[in-house]
Amino acid sequence: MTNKPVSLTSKNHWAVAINNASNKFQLLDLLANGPVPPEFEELRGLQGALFSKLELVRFIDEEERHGAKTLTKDTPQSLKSMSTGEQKKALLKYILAADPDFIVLDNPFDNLDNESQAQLAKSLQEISKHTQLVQIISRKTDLLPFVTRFVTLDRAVLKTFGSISELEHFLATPSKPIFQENIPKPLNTDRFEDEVLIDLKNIAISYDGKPILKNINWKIRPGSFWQLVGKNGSGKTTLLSMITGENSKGYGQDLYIFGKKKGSGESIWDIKKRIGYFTPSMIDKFTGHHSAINMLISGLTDSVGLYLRPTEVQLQLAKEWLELINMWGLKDVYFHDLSMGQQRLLMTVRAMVKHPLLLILDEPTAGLDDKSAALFVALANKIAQESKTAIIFVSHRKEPGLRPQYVFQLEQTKHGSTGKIIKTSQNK
Ligand SMILES: Nc1ncnc2c1ncn2[C@@H]1O[C@H](COP(=O)(O)OP(=O)(O)OP(=O)(O)O)[C@@H](O)[C@H]1O
Repeated sequence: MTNKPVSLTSKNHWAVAINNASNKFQLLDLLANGPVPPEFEELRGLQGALFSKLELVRFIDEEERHGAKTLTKDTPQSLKSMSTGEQKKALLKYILAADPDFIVLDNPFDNLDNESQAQLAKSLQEISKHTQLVQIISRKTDLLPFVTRFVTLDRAVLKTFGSISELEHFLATPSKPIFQENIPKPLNTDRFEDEVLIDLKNIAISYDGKPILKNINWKIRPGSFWQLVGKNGSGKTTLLSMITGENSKGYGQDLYIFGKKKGSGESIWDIKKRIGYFTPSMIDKFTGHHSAINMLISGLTDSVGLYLRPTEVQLQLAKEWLELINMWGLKDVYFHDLSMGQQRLLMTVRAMVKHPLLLILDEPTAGLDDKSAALFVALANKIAQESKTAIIFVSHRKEPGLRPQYVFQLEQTKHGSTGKIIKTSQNK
């Protein structure tokens, strides 16, 4: 608990609107290590803390490499295995115990379901009475109601405004994102004749006696388009790890991946070859200097970056994909120098370039501004429409414009989450 008295005069709190071209990391560094930009004059010399996904990645890394259980000292469970909601709670508790003067909240509501978002908003309201807050936001619906200062970060330039309307304008969604061409065809076709790609029959999972999933029945047919939803901790990641064959708890269960029963001698490599997977945290793990085009082509060989000279056919295919996402002009730019939105579009296309039997997009829009999220959703819809690839799009948010045929909804019970299949209007 904080020792600070609740201030009688109300404190200033900032919202900083960012888009995918904003130099967010530089701003975070200035707020943490100085010199603090003039827009945040009041914070000079004060002690700040950072509430962000990046901090969580850092703590997970420290725990994995050095066994440092900083956020998890009260539980035997590892930070990595916790759900996002649990991780964020643990981080907030740790920050509050240190009693900082201000907290920088980097898109705090990302990856949280509605209930967890409401809980966090309530906690932040309380915290705002004694601690100044700087909220970095990409989506206007996230704005905390008690913010008093409105700032935009356009590349590296900060501007302060007297009202929220300029921020709304900065984050505004475009009319309709349009991709001109059809998605490029695959170089090879993976022939799969069965009617069902993935079949989960009465799957149940528990960890250390705690039931997570129960009676899960899910048939994924070739070419179907699914959205997977469920509250934080309902077991979405666990369920995906069954589908990708990575969870050893799949052995002995009635689980069929691309027609083969789990445990019947199938190789994890054969499964992975047929799945395209993208989740934003993958990007943080990529090191090295790879050009945009090489990153894309490496999706054909399942490597990171490219170590062999690409063939003419591969280059032509990469050109078509880059043109589709309006990035042909950026083909030689280093992956790490692309904006966040561009990196994600490229990684999605990289996961799709082989036209895998199954494409998994795990919370792909987290942290994107409204405009880029809309572009992303349009790309997912287009892939669903123009290819034979089945898609699972995992998202907490109702993604405006996303057009899945079915929603697989995990519903928590004390015996583990059960699954409900909802047909959408796209199915009629
Ligand atoms: N290896 C593990 N050991 C113990 N508990 C685990 C392990 N892996 C997952 N859990 C627990 O299983 C529950 C479901 O976690 P999971 O990550 O699958 O949920 P989720 O729906 O993906 O959550 P979120 O959306 O917040 O990421 C959580 O309570 C988590 O702590």
